[in-house]
Amino acid sequence: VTVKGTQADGTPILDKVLVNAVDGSVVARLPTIHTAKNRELHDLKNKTTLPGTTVRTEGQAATSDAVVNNNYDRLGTTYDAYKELFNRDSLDGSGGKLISSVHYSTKYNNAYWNGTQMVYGDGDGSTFSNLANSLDVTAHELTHGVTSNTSNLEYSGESGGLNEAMSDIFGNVVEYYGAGKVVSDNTWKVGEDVYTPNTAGDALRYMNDPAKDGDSLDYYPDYTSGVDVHYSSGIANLAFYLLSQGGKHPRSKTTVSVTAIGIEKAAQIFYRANTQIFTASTTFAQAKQWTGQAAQDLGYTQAEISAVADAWSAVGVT
Ligand SMILES: Cc1cc(C(=O)NCC(F)(F)F)no1
Ligand SMILES: [Zn+2]
Repeated sequence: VTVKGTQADGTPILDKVLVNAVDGSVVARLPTIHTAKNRELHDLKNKTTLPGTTVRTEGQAATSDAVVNNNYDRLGTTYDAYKELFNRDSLDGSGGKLISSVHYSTKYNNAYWNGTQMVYGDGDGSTFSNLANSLDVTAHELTHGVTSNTSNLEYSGESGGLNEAMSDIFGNVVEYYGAGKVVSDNTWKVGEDVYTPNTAGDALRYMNDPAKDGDSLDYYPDYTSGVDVHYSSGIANLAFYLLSQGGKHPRSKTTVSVTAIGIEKAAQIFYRANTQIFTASTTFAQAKQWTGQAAQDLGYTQAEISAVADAWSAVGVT
């Protein structure tokens, strides 16, 4: 393997050739194994017709737009986290393109996955600053792409709540990875770096205390089919938090005490469940069963497998 040069963004360009040891002649050029991040960024210039103007593709130099450059970097960190933690090569496991459109509409306070690509609003500067700058928001949206390529959790009902929870969970697992694999209060806040720029310490959602946002659920018996998927996600978000960090329900909805197994083991369990066991119609009860199955498949101890069941019991999934 020889370094043929470096890409505009500094990553090395590797030449993989088979060389005749006697005369140094090139016998064969090895196929490029997908290690590129395959990023493709578009600028919507505050319009809404996707994907917009292509402004930066993989390996191209930074542009004059900091939002484009930041989102390019967040996508890179998200790609790296999925590769290093789960050995996943992009959305589809085969180096699929990471398509992102920024500056969507005007003062748009949201970001979304449209089934094919990510789309980011600039925010109105009060409820949100530019969402494309956020690592956990970017990883939240990219994870919708991972989910659609794997379990394909239906985006309604209980499976919809689980779909949203996968995005909040891996959004923050990527944030933890990007922070140098360090857990902090921010690891359990969703969108804290772009939510209400004039208010410190708050967040769009709170995985460790979902009801703190005033809408999200933290207890399965409170679930009804009319609850927005962004709020029923709180049930699984809190289960993931308790499995990672241990403890009891923050509002005493149950008295179950969960033993911590750490964020990385919890992430491995939820990743395997979402990518290898969950179906499109998975319910919260099946999520409890199948995350337990994932822990067993991963060869974790009986105590760790029991902690998975306890985490779901703690949020009322019996
Ligand atoms: C209510 C509600 C919540 C969301 C949401 O989660 N958006 C994705 C994020 F990345 F911007 F957070 N949208 O409507
Ligand atoms: Zn989402």
